[in-house]
Amino acid sequence: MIKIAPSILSADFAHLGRDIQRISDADYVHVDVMDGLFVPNISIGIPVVKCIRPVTDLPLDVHLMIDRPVRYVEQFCDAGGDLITCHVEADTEENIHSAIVKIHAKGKKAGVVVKPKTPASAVLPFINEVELILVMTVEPGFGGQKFMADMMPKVQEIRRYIDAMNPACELEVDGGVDPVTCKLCTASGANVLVAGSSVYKAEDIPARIRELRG
Ligand SMILES: O=C(CO)[C@@H](O)[C@H](O)COP(=O)(O)O
Ligand SMILES: [Fe+2]
Repeated sequence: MIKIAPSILSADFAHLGRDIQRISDADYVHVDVMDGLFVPNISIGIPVVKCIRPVTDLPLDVHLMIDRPVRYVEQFCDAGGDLITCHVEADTEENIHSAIVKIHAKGKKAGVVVKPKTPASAVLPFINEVELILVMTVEPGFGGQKFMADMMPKVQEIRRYIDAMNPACELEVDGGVDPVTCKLCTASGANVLVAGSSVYKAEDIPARIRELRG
């Protein structure tokens, strides 16, 4: 079963509640948090997560593109995040472990994310502890970028690790996912697809979500 996580980075922030209700057929709401340091862009943070929490029953999938996320994971959990993902590049291995422990202590799900240039093996220190691994299929920082098909061998490699070591773990891809590229992702073993512009630019959003689910 393929899950769809529309990214609200492509929503109209002046009408965020309305735009979240438009994706009620999805499986997760993907929330891109950017600090202007880990990535060259600034988006939304803790107060916005708190405000959108009552607007939807869908789980909030909070993608932290921030430096040293261990400093903030508890606040994102308290604000209403259900699944909090941290980039392995954003801190030491020890601190990423601490972030995962803190997220679990709040009763929430934890995940790790890898940027395009980071090898698949970088998830191995965390694979037994997380509920989700996210593979970036664009350089993080902006919506609407071109899908990097050359990330598919990495998705396949991580799928093999997951099947061998933690079969319940979800495998998510993020960046440039549309009705064509989604097929490459699912064929490579991804089961959660983040899609920002391809969902929010669609004339019929529920139909687009069904199309991506395949
Ligand atoms: O994390 C990010 C970008 O850094 C993503 O979640 C994008 O927001 C996805 O947008 P599209 O590439 O689907 O337009
Ligand atoms: Fe994202």
